Amino acid sequence: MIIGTAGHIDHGKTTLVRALTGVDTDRLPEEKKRGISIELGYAFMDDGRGGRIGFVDVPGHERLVHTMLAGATGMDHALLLVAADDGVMPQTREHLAVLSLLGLDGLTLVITKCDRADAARLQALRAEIAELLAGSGFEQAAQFEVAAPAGLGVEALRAHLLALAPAARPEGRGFRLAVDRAFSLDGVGTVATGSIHAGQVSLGDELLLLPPAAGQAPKRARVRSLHAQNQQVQQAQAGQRCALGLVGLDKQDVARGQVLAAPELALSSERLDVRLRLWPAESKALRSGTPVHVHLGSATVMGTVAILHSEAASSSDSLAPGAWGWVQLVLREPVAAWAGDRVVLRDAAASRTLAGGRVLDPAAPARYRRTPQRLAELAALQLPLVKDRLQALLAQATLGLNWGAWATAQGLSEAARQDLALQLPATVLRAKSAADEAGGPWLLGEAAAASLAQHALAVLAAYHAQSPDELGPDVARWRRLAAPRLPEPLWRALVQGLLAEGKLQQRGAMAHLPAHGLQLNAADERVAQRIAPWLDKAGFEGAWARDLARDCQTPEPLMRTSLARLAQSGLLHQVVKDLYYAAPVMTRLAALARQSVGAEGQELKAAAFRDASGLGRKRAIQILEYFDRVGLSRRVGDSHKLRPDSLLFSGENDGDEEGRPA
Ligand SMILES: Nc1nc2c(ncn2[C@@H]2O[C@H](COP(=O)(O)OP(=O)(O)OP(=O)(O)O)[C@@H](O)[C@H]2O)c(=O)[nH]1
Repeated sequence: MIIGTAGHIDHGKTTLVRALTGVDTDRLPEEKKRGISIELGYAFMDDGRGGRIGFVDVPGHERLVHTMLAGATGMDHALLLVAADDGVMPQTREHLAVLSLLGLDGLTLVITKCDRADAARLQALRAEIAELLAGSGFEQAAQFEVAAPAGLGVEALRAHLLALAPAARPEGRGFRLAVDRAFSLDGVGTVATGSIHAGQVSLGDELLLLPPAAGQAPKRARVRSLHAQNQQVQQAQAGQRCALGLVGLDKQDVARGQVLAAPELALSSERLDVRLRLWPAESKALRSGTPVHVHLGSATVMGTVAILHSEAASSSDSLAPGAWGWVQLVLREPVAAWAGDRVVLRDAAASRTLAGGRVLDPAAPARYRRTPQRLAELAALQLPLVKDRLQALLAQATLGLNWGAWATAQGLSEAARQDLALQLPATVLRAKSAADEAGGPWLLGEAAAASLAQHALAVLAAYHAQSPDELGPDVARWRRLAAPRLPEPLWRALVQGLLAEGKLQQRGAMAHLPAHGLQLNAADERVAQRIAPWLDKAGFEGAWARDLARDCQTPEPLMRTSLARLAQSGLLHQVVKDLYYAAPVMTRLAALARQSVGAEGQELKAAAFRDASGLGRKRAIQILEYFDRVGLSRRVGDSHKLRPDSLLFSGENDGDEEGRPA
C-alpha cells in the first residue's frame, strides 16, 4: 500500500508524515533551509500485520505540481491536507483535481493545525470543505482533525490508515516501476527507486529501461539488490515503494520519467488514445489542437490534444467541462505507457490541471482515428476485464489485431498471455507473420473473417463480370481492391482458407472463382499448342514474342495477342515485356529459388539463384523481381525475401503441370 500526501504549501504534509512514521522526509539542505518540500519524500510505517505502508510526501508549491504528479500516479490512497488557519487554498483545489482526475480510489481529508483555530473557525472550514469536495467523487471521504506537533488526532488517523483495505489491482500484469529517483551508491552501483505500478520483480530478473532512445533498442539491466518498503527483500510487487540496485546501467542512463519493465513489455508510444474527463471547474471546453503537458507515471511530456468523441451528446469536436470523452494525445517525444495507466493533462503554461483519465490504447493509429470502426474498438478497449476487451475487440476489429503487440500494450505478463491465448475461440483466424515482419501472430474474429471472405469473393465476382476475358486479378491486385488496409499476413491466411475450402482457385499469381473457368478461344488454343515445344526448348531463358512468331510461323500481331491472353489465363508467365515462360518451367525456377534461400531470414540470394539456374545475372534478377510482383517473395531494400507461407508455384494451385487448359 502506498499513501501519499496532497495539499497547499505549508499546510503540514511533511509534519504529519513525520508524526505518523517518525521520518523527516525533507532531506535536502535547501528543503531544511527554506522549510518547504522541493522533492518527493519517502517514509514507511509498520502496518501491524508484518507488512509496511509506504508514504510519498509531495511538495505543495504551485511551481512543483509536476513533482506532485510524479508521486501521485503511484498512490493507492491520498491524504488531502487543509490547514485550519489558511483554509482551502489554490493548491488544495489543484491537488484535489489531480487526485480526482487520476481516478484514485481512496482519499482521506485531514484538517491540520487545529491548534490554530477555534470551534467557530473549524465549523466554517468544514462547510468550506464540503463545498470543495462536491463533484470531485470524494464527497464521502473520511475526515480527521489533527495538530501533528502536539500529537493531537494523529493516533485516530493512524488507526484509520491501518484499517484501509489494500487497493485491488488487475492480475496478470508484467512488472513495471515508474522511476522517480536514480542515484549511485558505493558498493551497490546504480539504484533506481519508484512505485511499482504493476506485476512483481525478483532478485536476478532482467528488466528493460523504457522508452528507448530514438532509433535504439531499450537498455537492459539485471536486478542485483532489492528493497521494498525500505526493507531488503527477494521479491517486490505492485503497491510497494521499491529501490532496485541495477547491473548494466550507469546512473546517467536512468532518470525520473523512465520506466523499468519486464522484457515482454517493450514499447514506446507517441500517440495515446485515452478516456478522460475535463475538470468541471474549467471555464472553457477542451478543443482539438490544444497544446498540453501530459503527465504519465513519473514522466511529463508536451503534446497536443485531438478530440475523438465526447460522451456528452452535445458535441464531438470538443469536450465540455465535466464531460468524459475519448481523446488522442499526440506527444512530442515518446513515453512508455500501457492500457489502464493514469494520465493527467495540464495546460501549456503548466499553470492549471485540465483533465485526467486512463490510457485505452498506447499504440493509437495516426489515421482513421475517429471512424465509427475505430470508436467501436475504443468502446471495446474500455471494458474493465482484459478477456472481455479481447473478445469485444475481436468482434469489432475488421482489420484484425496483432496479438503480441496488443498483449504488450495491455501490459500482460508472459503467463497471462498464455492463459488468455488458451481462451481464444478456435474459430478465430490466426495468421503468422513472416520472420522479418513485426509482431504477430495476427488474429481476426470469426464474424470479421466471414464478412471479409464474403466481400473478397464478391469483389472477385465483380472483377470477372467486368473482365470476362481475364482469368482473374493477381492476388496482390485483388487485395488492393478488396481489403487494402488488411494486414498482409491475414490476407494470405484468408486466401489460403478460401483455397482450402474450394471457394477459390489460383493459377500462377491469378485468383479466380471456381466457376470462372478458363475459356480460351480456338485461335489461342492453337497458339498454345504450337508454342509449347519452343517454350520447352527455351527453358530457363524464356522465349521472346517475336522469336515465337517466327518459329511458329504465326503473324506477330496474332502471336502477341494470344500470348497476352495465355499469360492472363495463367498458362504462361510474362517476366518482362514480351518475354514468356511456360508454367512448369516457372515452377522449376521457383523451386530453385526456394532452395537458394539463405539460412538467416528467408533471403533469396541472387547469386545462389543465378548459380543454381545457370542464368546470367540480369535474367536471374528479372525473375526474382517477377517473384516479388506475383507474391512469392517481397522486396526488402536491395534483397528479396521469400514469403514462407506462399503456396505460389508449389504445384498445388498452379494449374496442371502440362500447362494446358483445364
Ligand atoms: N501550529 C502548528 N503548526 C504546524 C502544524 N503542522 C505543521 N505545522 C508547521 O507548519 C509549517 C509547515 O509545515 P510542513 O509540514 O513543512 O508543511 P508542508 O505542507 O509539508 O509544506 P510543503 O511540503 O513545502 O508544501 C512548519 O513550520 C510546521 O512546523 C500544526 O498542526 N500546528
